[in-house]
Amino acid sequence: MIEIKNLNKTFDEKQVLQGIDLVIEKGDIYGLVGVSGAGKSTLLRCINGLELFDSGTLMVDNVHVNRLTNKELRYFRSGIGMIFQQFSLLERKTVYENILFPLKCFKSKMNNVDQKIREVLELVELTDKIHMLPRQLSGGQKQRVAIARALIMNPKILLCDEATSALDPNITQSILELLKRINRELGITIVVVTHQMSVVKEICNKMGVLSSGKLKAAGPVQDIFLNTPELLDDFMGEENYRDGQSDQKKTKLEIILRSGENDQILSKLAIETGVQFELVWGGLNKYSDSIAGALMIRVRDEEYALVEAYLNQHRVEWRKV
Ligand SMILES: Nc1ncnc2c1ncn2[C@@H]1O[C@H](COP(=O)(O)OP(=O)(O)OP(=O)(O)O)[C@@H](O)[C@H]1O
Repeated sequence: MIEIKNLNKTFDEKQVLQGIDLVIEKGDIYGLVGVSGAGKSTLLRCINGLELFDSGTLMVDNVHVNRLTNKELRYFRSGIGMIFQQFSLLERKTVYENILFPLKCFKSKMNNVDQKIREVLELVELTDKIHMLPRQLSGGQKQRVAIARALIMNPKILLCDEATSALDPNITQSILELLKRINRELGITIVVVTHQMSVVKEICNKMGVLSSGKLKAAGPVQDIFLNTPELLDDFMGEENYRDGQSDQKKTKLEIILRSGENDQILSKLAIETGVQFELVWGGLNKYSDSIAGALMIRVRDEEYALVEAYLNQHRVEWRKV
């Protein structure tokens, strides 16, 4: 659905996106993560043609976005919704008028506008706020209005730029539930720019990690968390287990756990090998449709071979860190 090949973009001679190759399939909820300045928002804006790029290709449903004329671009954009951290609502307009706004902007000839507005408001569960002004709404409610405003154009893609970053955790949760429902029930492909790993784990099936304008990794969320956790260190906060202290006499091993497998591996390892290891870090995470995680242990170098043999013999997925 969205196919990006070798995309490059500069601002004032500064390269902000470099050789980006990325495929987002129809129905994906795709997370784009990276530290501030990594280029996430710029890439998102390239997808709906808000930002031009210097070279490479970006196709949405086989349409080359960079080759569209202004008029074509306008029509193209009407099929891609976008929501932002700061909601970007018209403060002097009611909820109803805010949702009507894109229809006016794009001069859309829609029948039954009134009914359609009520339908999207029902979907975002704000029917009772229809005549209120944004200042009479909470942050979460404002974001729901912004989502309804995006949905009124029947988009095939919804771009979310830090859409939950300004919200409390429980409000975030309800917005994420809503995005999942929109994806599931309306079949809308969603691209989520965020620095919150919890958001990615909660709703995304795939993700891409951007760093200094380059795509460092891309693929299923679970694979990125399990196979290249070092790329996520900058965002992991208290989950960050890489303490940087090198311990010459001990080796760290990461044991990968996938849904239901190797539940008791640590206790068995301890009992059956007699090795005394330190548990450095452990975490199980719920991804959109499964549970997986990792355990980090530190073993003395002289016992490393024993642990290695035990894990291999029991076909446990592990790696030396
Ligand atoms: N309009 C612009 N003119 C010049 N430089 C820009 C412009 N927009 C973005 N940049 C620069 O491009 C780089 C990438 O910015 P971008 O906003 O895409 O990053 P980001 O990963 O989304 O960061 P954040 O999470 O802070 O929003 C930054 O160095 C930024 O300063």
